[in-house]
Formats: sequence, structure tokens, C-alpha cells
Amino acid sequence: MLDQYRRIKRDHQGEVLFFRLGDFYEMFQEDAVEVSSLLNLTLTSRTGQPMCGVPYHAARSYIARLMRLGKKVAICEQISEPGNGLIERQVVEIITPGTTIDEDYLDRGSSNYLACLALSKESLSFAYIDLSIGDFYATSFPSENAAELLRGELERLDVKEMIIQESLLEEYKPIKDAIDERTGLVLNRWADWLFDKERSRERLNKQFGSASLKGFGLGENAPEIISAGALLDYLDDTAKTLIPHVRAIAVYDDSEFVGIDEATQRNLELIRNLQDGENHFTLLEVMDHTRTAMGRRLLKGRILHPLRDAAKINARLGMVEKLYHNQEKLGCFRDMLAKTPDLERLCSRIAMDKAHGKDMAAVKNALNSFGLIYQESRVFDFQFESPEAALLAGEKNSQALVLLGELKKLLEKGLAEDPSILLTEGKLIQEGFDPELDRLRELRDNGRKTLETYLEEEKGLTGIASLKIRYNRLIGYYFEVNKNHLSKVPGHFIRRQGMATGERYTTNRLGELESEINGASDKIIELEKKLFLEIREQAKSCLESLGSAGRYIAELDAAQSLARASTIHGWARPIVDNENRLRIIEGRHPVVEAHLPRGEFIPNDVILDEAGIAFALITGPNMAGKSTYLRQAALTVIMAQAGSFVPAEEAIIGMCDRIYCRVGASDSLARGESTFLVEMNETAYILHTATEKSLVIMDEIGRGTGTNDGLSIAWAVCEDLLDRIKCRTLFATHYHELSQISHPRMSNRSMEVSDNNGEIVFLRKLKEGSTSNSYGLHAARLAGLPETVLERAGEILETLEAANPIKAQIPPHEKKESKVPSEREAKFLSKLAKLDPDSLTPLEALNLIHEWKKSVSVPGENFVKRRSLIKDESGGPSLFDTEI
Ligand SMILES: Nc1ncnc2c1ncn2[C@@H]1O[C@H](COP(=O)(O)OP(=O)(O)OP(=O)(O)O)[C@@H](O)[C@H]1O
Repeated sequence: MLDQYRRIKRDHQGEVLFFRLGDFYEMFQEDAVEVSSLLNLTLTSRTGQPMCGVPYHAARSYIARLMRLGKKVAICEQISEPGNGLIERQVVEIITPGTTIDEDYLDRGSSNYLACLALSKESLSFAYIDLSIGDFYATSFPSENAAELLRGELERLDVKEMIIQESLLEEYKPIKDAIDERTGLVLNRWADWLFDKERSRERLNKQFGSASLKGFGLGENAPEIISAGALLDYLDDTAKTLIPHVRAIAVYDDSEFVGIDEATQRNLELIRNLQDGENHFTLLEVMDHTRTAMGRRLLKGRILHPLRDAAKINARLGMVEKLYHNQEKLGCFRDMLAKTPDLERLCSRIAMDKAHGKDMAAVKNALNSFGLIYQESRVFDFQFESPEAALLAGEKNSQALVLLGELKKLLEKGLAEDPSILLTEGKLIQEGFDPELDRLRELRDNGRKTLETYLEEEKGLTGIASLKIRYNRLIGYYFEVNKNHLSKVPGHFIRRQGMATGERYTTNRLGELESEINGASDKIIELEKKLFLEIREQAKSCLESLGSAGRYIAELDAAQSLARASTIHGWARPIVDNENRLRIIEGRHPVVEAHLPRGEFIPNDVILDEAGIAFALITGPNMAGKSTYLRQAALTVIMAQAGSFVPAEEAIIGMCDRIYCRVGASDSLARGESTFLVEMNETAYILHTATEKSLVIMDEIGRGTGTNDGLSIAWAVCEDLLDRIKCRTLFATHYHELSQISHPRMSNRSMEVSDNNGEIVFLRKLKEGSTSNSYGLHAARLAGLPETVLERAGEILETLEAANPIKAQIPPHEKKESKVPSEREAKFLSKLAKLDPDSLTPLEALNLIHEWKKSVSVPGENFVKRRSLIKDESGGPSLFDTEI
């Protein structure tokens, strides 16, 4: 047996092998040593080999714990009946954190992503899937910013498991660093030869039943194909079943959603807080009043993927508004949604033939709720976002609705009231559904009654009042006679077994009754299983419609959640347009406000305007509320573009393409970089990627180094943002000297403080103009610094202020040609980098040159001037060295 174990284990080195031995799953050797310590199991040994085990019926809870610890588990079952010789065993399933669809191993309100990263010529191919609901996405990252973009996606998606092309880890340090930082990520390193574009294309076509992938936005050379195909290969190996619920792939690029990089997601505490990574004190917490797991997952996704399409945003807002204005119906929807099971995840269990009786009962309940919700929602004429939900909403008697209605009836008629989760013990099918099943049940039940009558008969005959009929698996039905009555046992009793307390007997009549009852029972179990599987198969044929119903419920739930939050917190519908402006009147920080007593949060306006002031430099003492103000601006934009009402009296949000939120001096010890280096890396990233349509929030940048260095850097960064990028910016600083920057697009604003002879009160109101006092000593006093230290600090401060270390006159900013390529140039360069000259015909090459010539002759943009920038790495002349 151990040889068999070793043989199987050889193919499952990366997984903990759960090896079925009778009623236990056993682990041996290194698995046993590791798992016994992880799960606190007793470590024993078998023929000198370390061993530990868990009972088969309790295995799920142990597997769930291993999943949470980032382990993969291979389930090895006995596949032949016990008899003479070795039982055959085989791995029937591999459960991994990214591929599991089992509710016990999943977080209800979070998506569960498995991702794949591969190299595709010059770009990186990135795909991810949530197998538990069948959502499948792909994108590609241009090589220039690949590591930052990957970081952003991994943070946003909270990927649980990833397949990665080995050479990427070995040859691209920034990628390796981005992966290494995610400590909980389960990583599968795949050799390069396993990534094959042609095979990937075939696998994807097979999955979608398509002849070409063009319909999914995947052209002939689309880089996304390679990672998406590899992902399906991996699922073939692990899930070991078909995945028919994965019916399409959505290819996206960064122009669809607001770019929110990893640091911004964290600094704004969108989904997880900075303290313990939980969702308390986050934006999600205040927005989330969902009633279903489907709605919660969707809402989370929307917060992390705000849109850049005003029509779509307005459709979401419209749905929220209709519910907001009809509080009675809002309450009614909330009640109905609260009773709705997770149809999306049930669909994947049906698709993968894993839905048990209770799952099917949940489908029945979900369909019931859906029917009621659908009926109630029709009067609202909601504009649903996903095509599948929109289709359901649009066609009153669509085919999908008919199918769902029929399935609901079938489940109501066929499924037992409280069905078993096993296929092997009956209790699955309702009475009156199948005549043959009813007949067998009657036979079985009558058999039991007959047994009772027969027992009474024998009691009378033998005079043993305590005579009992019992059953065990070994000898079946038997009479049990207490030892006090053994003398009364009649001749037709056949002795089967002795016990300490008496004897066990059978009779010919008892044997006959037993075969009648058992025959019927076995047939019932078989028939119930068959009927149940037929019902499940019927549900499987409606998967698409079930998925649409799930999505319909999720969208409605997300909208009602936002309507509810708006009602509780007094949020207003924003106007969202394409202008480069922000006009938030009486805005509040949604999270800080929610945790303060009602009315205590002091609202402030955020006014940034394309034509006028787009850059606000905010000074003010410590504790004055600068950071809160900055973040509330970013959060308001995210909320609006996610399709939510916002915490303001009124708001006009000119859509942002990217939002950056940087906080100076934040540690990133995990990256092994100095605090200041991280700050500068992040600032560089903003200066390289922000556009005129971005919103940049900078909170005390430049603090992590010497005053003069920090101030100079902050000054130059402000100038670059003002002159070159021209984006909307809120820049908070304690370098009051920055207020000397004089620029028509910049305004100085500060947080008001009342100072009544040293009695400091923070008014938390933004006013025009700068301030030159940081009241740092006041904050230090509040923090409890000893009085002697404070006194001494006061003396030093006076001396320093008298000396005024930053006296030098800063020369005016001379606009120099920027060293950073514009977005258009960057796109062009990326295209150029991807070009394969060997595959071009001379005519194609000539056409390209014509195209380039056209693009460089656009007024105001001049690549020729910047040719020194794009020399190839060898230092030799690049294409752009040639005068065009
Ligand atoms: N508008 C407001 N209304 C009420 N309370 C506020 C407001 N803004 C901020 N606060 C509270 O004031 C405290 C300090 O705010 P914040 O951290 O934003 O100040 P800061 O100016 O950035 O301070 P520092 O410069 O020391 O980082 C926070 O606890 C916050 O809850």
C-alpha cells in the first residue's frame, strides 16, 4: 500500500495528498509531518513512516483550514471495492485556493480569483477567472509599466492563486518583487514550453464552442490568448471536470476603468483598512448594505473598477435614484433579497456536477425569490448593465423566463422538502413525483409495519415481553433475547451471535421480511439518485438563464445597497461629465463622517476647474484635517464613477482616467526599500503616467529626507504637475515655502485654526490663502510629550524661525522640454517596441513610415525633438535619429 502511496504522491509533489484508507484520509511522510503541525493532529507512524489522518466525514473542515493556509490538496479515493488484494486508488480532485467552488472553502462576499501571467512577445498577458461563478477576464500590460500594473491588479482582485511563466520570475526582477510581496498568494511556476499560443487558442475555442476568438475581442495576435488558454489547461488538471458555466471571456484594457494603482487602493482604504486589512473603516463598509453574496461581490468589484463611461455611470445612478425615491419598495426589495441564496455560485456547482440536494433546494428558493423580485422590479423600468440581465428585464416572456419557470415547477414538485446532501441515502425526491418510487416506498414502509406485527406475534408465542428486533450492517435484522429469557427461546429461532447480555437470533420469516425490505430500500435509493440527477441535469440545461437571473439579482442588490446607504448617510446624486473639473459642494469624508456623531463632521468644498484653478496647495497645522479633506475628494470621485451617490450637497464630477493617492513617508519594508525610495518611486510613477484627466492627491510628499532636499523635490514636482501634466491636484504639505510658487492654475488654501492665546481649536474648515504655522508643538502636547521636552522644543523653534533657513530666492521655473514621453508618445513607443520587422512586407513597412510621418507632423507634438530619448539600449542610432 505504501508503494501505491509513493507512486501516486510522485505525481502530486505540490499538493498534500489525502489518501483514502477506509473511513479515513491518511497523510504520510513529509505531508504528515507538515499537516500534523499545521492542523494540530496527532502524528503516528506506520511501518516506520510518519502518518496522520482525519475522518472522512470531517475532512471538509480540515481542507478548509489548509486552503486558508494556502495549501493545495489532492483527494485520492478508493475506486475499487474492497476484496482480495490491493484496492485501486486514484486522485479524483485537486482542491486549490484558486480553483475551489466549495462554499466551505470560499468567502461568501468575495470573488475568488485564479490568475495567470505569461509573456507574449513584448507585453505581458494576464488572465483571471473566478471558477465559483464562471467570470473570466483577460488583459495585457505593456512592458514599460508591467510591474506597477500587475501590482494594481493583484491588489484590486486579491488573487488567491496564480500560474506564472517561470522565465518571468527569473528574468524580470520587478515582476518577481511584485509577486514576492503578496505573501498569501499560492504560486504555480510553469515552464516556458507549457505556454503555447496555438494550443491556448484551441483550448479557448473548445471551451466556448467557437471557431474563432474574434467575437471575444481576441484577434489573431492578441497577447491575452496565451495566459487565458494556460489558465484553462490548469483547470483541466485540477478540477478534473468540465466547466460549462465558463461561457465567455471579457477582454479589457485600462481605458475602461479608472486606473487605481496598488498604493492608491491601500491609501484610500477602499476595501481593506491599513491597520489590520479588515473591512472596518473602509469605503466598502459604508457603501455595503447588500443583502446577498452576489450583490456584495458586485459592489466590491464596482468600487475597485470605477467606470470611465458617463452613459454607464448614469444608468447605474438612475437605478439607485429610482430606489432612493421609493423607500417603501426599497424596503420590500431588501426583504426579498435577504432570502435569496447565492444563485451564481450554485450555478457553478450545477455546471461541475457537484450540486447536492441542499444546493438544489437553494436553487428552488433562489428561483422563488427571483420570481417575486422580477415581478416587483418591472414597474421601475430599470436599465440593467450586463447584457444578460438587460435581456431578462427587457423581454417579459422571454425564453429564459419560461425555462426558469419550468425549472422552478420541477424543483417544487420533485425535490424533497429537506433533501439529503448525500446521493446514497435517499431523502431526495418528494412523494407523488414518480409512481414507481411511491410504490417502492409503500412496499418498504409496509415491510416495517409487517416487522412490527411479526415481533408482536413472536412476543406472544415465546412469552418474552422484552423481545426486540434490531438491525446491524453485519447480520441484518435479528431478534435480541436477554440472557434471563434464554430458556424461553423456541426451536425455530436460529442463533446468530452471542453477547454479554444475551443472544441474537434470526428466523426464516425474519430473513424473508428482510430481503423484501432491503430490496425495496436499495431500489428506492437507486431510483431517488437517478431522479435527482435527472432534475440536476435539467437545471444544467438552464445554466445560462440561471446565470442571468443571478446577475439580475446582483445588480438590483448593488443598486439597493447604494440607495440605502444614500438614505442613511444623506448622499446626493452627482452630475458626471467629461469636463476636467471637480465641483464638490459641502463634501464630506464618507468613512470619517460615518464614525463621528451625527452632524459633527465639518463639510468642505472641493473646487478644481480646468479653466481656472486645477491645483490646490493645502497647508495647515497637524491634526487640522488636511489628509481627511484630500482623501474625501478622491473617494467622492471613486464613488461617483462607480455609480453611487456621494457625500456632498451637490457634486459635478468631471470623470478622471486615473486617481493617484500618495502619502509621504509610508513604509514598505516588505519591498526592502527605504521609505524615501518608495516615496520617490511612487512619485516617479505618477509623473510618468498621470494625464490631464487624472486626479492626483499628494499628502506630504518629500518628508522622508532632509528639509532642503524634500522641499526642493516637492517644489519641482508641483511645477511639473502644474506645467506639463496639468491634472487636477490636491497637494497637502507642511512646507509652507511651497506657497511661494506663483502659477495662474494654482491656489493656496489652508485649514482654519483659531488660536486664542495658545488655546488652539481646529475649525476643520478650508479657507483661501496659506498658513505658516504648523502648531506641531501643540500636536506634540496633545500626544503627551513631557513638558520639559516641549519647553526645549519651543526655544529651538524660536531660534530656527529667527534664522529662517529657507531664505534663498528660488529662480522662476523655466519651462524645459520634458524628459517624459506624453501618453500619445508612450503608446507609439509601445507599438514600435511590439513590432516584428521580420514579419513585415516592404509595402507594410512603407505604409507604417507614412503613418508615423503623419503622426509626427501633428502641431504641438514633436517626436523629432526628443529623439535622444528613444535611442536603443546599445546606444546606437534609433529610428528616430533619422531626420524625418
Ligand atoms: N472635516 C472634519 N470634520 C470633523 N472632523 C475632522 C474633519 N477632518 C478631519 N477630522 C478629524 O481630525 C483628525 C485629524 O485629521 P487629519 O489626519 O486629516 O489631519 P491632518 O491635517 O492631515 O494632520 P497631519 O498633518 O498631522 O497628518 C482626524 O481624527 C479626523 O477624524
